[in-house]
Amino acid sequence: MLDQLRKELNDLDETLIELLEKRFKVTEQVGAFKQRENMVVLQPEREAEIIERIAETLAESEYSTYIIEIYRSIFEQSRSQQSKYVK
Ligand SMILES: C=C(O[C@@H]1C=C(C(=O)O)C=C[C@H]1O)C(=O)O
Repeated sequence: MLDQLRKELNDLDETLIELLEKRFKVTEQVGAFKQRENMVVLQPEREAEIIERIAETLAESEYSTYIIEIYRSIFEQSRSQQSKYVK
């Protein structure tokens, strides 16, 4: 039982990792764009817009608080990644 559930989690983690890698590839390009255009990394309105969309999508979900927290952490990491390009 536990083995089966953990196998399921391992498979899901593989999918999540693939998607996160794709997302970081895109945020890296956003960082390069910001450098060219002299833009700052942090865009609070954009982050608020994403959180709002997620909250709407997950309105009925008991997991929305967890997922929103995960997104806040993703934003933090993608800002840190973009700081390599933009000062
Ligand atoms: C990716 C961007 O840079 C930052 C990171 C964001 C993200 O990870 O989605 C959103 C807004 C910015 O604070 C962006 O400006 O779109």
